[in-house]
Amino acid sequence: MFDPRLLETVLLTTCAWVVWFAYRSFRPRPPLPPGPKGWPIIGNISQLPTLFTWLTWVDWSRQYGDIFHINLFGTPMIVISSPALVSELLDKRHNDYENRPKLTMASDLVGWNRITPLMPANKLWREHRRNMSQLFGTKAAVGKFYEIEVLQARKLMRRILEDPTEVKNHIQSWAGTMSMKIAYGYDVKGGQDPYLGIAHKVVSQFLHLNQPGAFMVDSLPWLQYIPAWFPGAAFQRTAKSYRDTLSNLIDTPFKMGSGTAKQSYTSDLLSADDYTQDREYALKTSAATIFVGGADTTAGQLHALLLMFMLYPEIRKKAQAEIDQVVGPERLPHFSDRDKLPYVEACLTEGFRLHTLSPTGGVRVATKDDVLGGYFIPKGAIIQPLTWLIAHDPEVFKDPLEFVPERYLVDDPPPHPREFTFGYGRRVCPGMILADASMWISATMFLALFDISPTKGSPTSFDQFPGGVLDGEPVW
Ligand code: HEM
Repeated sequence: MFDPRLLETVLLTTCAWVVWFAYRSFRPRPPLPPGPKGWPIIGNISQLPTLFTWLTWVDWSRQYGDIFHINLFGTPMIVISSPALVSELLDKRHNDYENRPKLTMASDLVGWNRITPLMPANKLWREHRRNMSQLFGTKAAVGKFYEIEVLQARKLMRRILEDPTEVKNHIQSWAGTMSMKIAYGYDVKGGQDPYLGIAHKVVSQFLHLNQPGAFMVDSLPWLQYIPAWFPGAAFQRTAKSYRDTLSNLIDTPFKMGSGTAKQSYTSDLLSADDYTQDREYALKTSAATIFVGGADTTAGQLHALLLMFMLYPEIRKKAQAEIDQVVGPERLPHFSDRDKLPYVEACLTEGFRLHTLSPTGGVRVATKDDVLGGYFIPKGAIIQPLTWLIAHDPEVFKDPLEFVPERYLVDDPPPHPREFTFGYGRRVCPGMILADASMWISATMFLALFDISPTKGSPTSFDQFPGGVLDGEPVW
């Protein structure tokens, strides 16, 4: 039997839905954040320098405020320099901001979407994060690697002693060797180690893939469907060759690491109670990430810190005096001394702040339309925290371009760099506790053993590496 109340309900529901839909479609949208005027089609691309790009954003931020937008070939990029607004999006609304912008050449063609930083926020990425959090997520977990850390730091000191003119190379080989040891339990052979060679090749290929404008396919993704034999499709051959090198890094050291009983990321996860064969792919791709994400970053940060000790001899002497007093001349510092060395700690903290290793770290993409600070954030917009400015804001850090460890030794210190320099929200650097431990033990041993002073050609002031992360340019 027909019930008129049912018809009434259906009609009311339909009307309410139509009104709601019309309201959503036609309500006035808040404006996009302000920003510099660009050109038709290309937008602001031509105004962006390829080196020190973030310094241009800093200028624009001063002009347009702590949230502004630029246009990259039609894709809006929202640049945010207010810690509160960054945290609102990347910490509080993290579900809609877990993904990275898509890089067609690096991710789809070369396969960097197998390596954690470039992965979409999918099931495999969550498994990577779970693996890394299990092995490096707490101080106690990282403590398992202290023995490796101490041994590698001692080896670094010996190399510096033997040849003090090659500090930068020694640091790079220290970080690479330690990453291989931690990831696979593998002892790098001196000279031309084959596995380390593959790893370095992969990193230099990645830097090439990331050069702005290097591959047209990143701006015109449909080009990816052009076959390799087609005239002008050299990028497809480059992609194949880079893909093979990356696959080699993922497969080869893993095979070797999985057969060893030594303590490592690979052997620990393989021997975990909940390990099953179907987790192998996640394990080997995440192990490969440890070198890619951890070696050059830690090397760059240590290198920068030693540079600060060279440029600020009074601070170095103060840190050395503290180590002399607490550790004494009979032995080298150990992690167990850490709590008793507050000045050294402050130097490390200030080093992380002053040398913002990843000045533009934490990039994401918005997966739905949103509103922030009264401005519209369209779905697909690139979200770019301006980490460099957060770390060098003169309102928060007095004399922000100076190395001043004392700022962290007062009752009410400014924000600790771990709040920004390692990124944000669910994609925050999973290696931050490990990196911090590697930095501390090596810097402290270095201070206990060496003085550092400039030679001819050494820099006379501290500067950021032009590409942000250590990019192979000599700095001294
Ligand atoms: C001084 C040393 C380091 C610095 C300054 C650093 C900084 C960063 C930053 C800024 C991000 C981006 C986070 C975000 O998007 O919000 C990141 C991501 C990442 N880092 Fe580090 N990192 C360092 C060392 C390491 C080490 C030692 C490892 C590995 C053991 C590592 C592994 C990773 C991985 C896998 C990601 C990607 C996370 C994801 O996308 O889910 N990093 N790091």
